[in-house]
Amino acid sequence: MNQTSNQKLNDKTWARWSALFVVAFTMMAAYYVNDIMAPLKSMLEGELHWTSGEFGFFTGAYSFLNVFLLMLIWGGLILDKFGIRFTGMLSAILMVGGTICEYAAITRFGGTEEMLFGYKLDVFMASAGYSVFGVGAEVAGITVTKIIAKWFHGKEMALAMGVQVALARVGSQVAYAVAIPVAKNWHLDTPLLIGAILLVGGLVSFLCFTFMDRKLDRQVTIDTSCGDDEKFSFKDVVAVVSNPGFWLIALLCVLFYSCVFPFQKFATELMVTKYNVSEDIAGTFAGLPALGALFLTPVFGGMIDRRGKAASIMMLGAFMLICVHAIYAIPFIHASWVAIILMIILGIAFSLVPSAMWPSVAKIFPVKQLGTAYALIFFIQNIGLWGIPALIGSVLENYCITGQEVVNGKTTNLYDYTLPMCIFTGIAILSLLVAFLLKSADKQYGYGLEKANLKK
Ligand SMILES: N[C@@H](Cc1c[nH]cn1)C(=O)NCC(=O)O
Repeated sequence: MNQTSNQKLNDKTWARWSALFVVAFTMMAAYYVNDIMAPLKSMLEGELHWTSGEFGFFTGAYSFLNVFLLMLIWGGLILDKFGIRFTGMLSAILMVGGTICEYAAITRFGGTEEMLFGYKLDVFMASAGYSVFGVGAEVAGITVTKIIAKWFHGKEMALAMGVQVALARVGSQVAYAVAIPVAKNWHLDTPLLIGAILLVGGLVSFLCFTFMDRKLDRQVTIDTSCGDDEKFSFKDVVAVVSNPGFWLIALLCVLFYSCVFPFQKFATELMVTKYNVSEDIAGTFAGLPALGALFLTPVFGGMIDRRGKAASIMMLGAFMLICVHAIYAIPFIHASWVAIILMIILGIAFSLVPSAMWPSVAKIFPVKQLGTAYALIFFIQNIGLWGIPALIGSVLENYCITGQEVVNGKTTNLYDYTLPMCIFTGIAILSLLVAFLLKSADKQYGYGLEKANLKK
């Protein structure tokens, strides 16, 4: 009897996993909205007359406020000061608000010739909305990590984090798979409208979580990672940035993710124009890495836990990326099966590197600096997520147009993707170099990256 009354809400398996699924739903909706416009690039070009440069500007806008107004850093501070419930609700509201602004831009002003600050009004407004969404999505990402740390403290924490990431990948894969068929059957804006509705659902589900979390807090003050040790402090910032491991992990993170997320945003068009994949399934191919990562990340995570070799695995993942992008760059290979196999290999690399990288951060930094380290790494990662899509879009627009085609009365450009794929290959080569330096630093500073996490 006594034992039952002492039991906290998160001691009950059903309760903590329910809490996880509730917040994971919010993140799944966020990943869906993050990726939903990417497969529609050609339709945006045909119907709203967006150029590749404008599409790249819009795609990079996700990270604009995070980078230039340091929103990820402020988000970390707000999280520490006001807690997970307030910050989670705030980020969900930002995601909904940003998405509504993006939706209004393409429905109300889509295709307009009106200009604002030197950009077409619809492009500017959609980018502004996506930028606000990006702040919400990134801050929600850190908040959910902290929620899992609190609710799964001393329990199945790694598994819970893996399940949350896997569910987020479902959101991405669904977005890539459904965007074009839905847009063709209904309207160009319908996939985004579905995203806005999903996000409202995500907001409601996060609200439900706040009730559960309040109940947990009333039961006991749990000594979790939300304690003083985890609070953002400028002393910790100095300690983190003085660690050579930080710069190598942050560089590897920005280079690696710059070859994956921004590449995926352009991959649907690459599949159609270079490999003659039907438009209806091209998005599904582009989303394959997310689908692969859904299953493989927990598998590789378990392997690394048992056998270690995280630094070598990051090198292997970076090497696989080079091969994938280099083969995509070869101008005379047009077989669709090659494109699919490369996407599957990319999916394996996309599972290998994150499952080795994120636990490595926890080995390089003491627990009290982890929150700061993750926030700063995400901040640097966002510089790539902002700059690379803008660069690729501008390169496509200025150097890669090979002709035009008219489909259903809409004119779209044809592109040669050789140069963009060479750029991605170059970034992947740099990521291998950094992974090699990280392995050397591991030997020099004894981070223990090659050691197993589980003690035998
Ligand atoms: N900071 C996020 C960036 C992101 C991009 N798309 C969705 N989120 C991140 O790195 N997440 C880790 C991941 O592997 O999804």
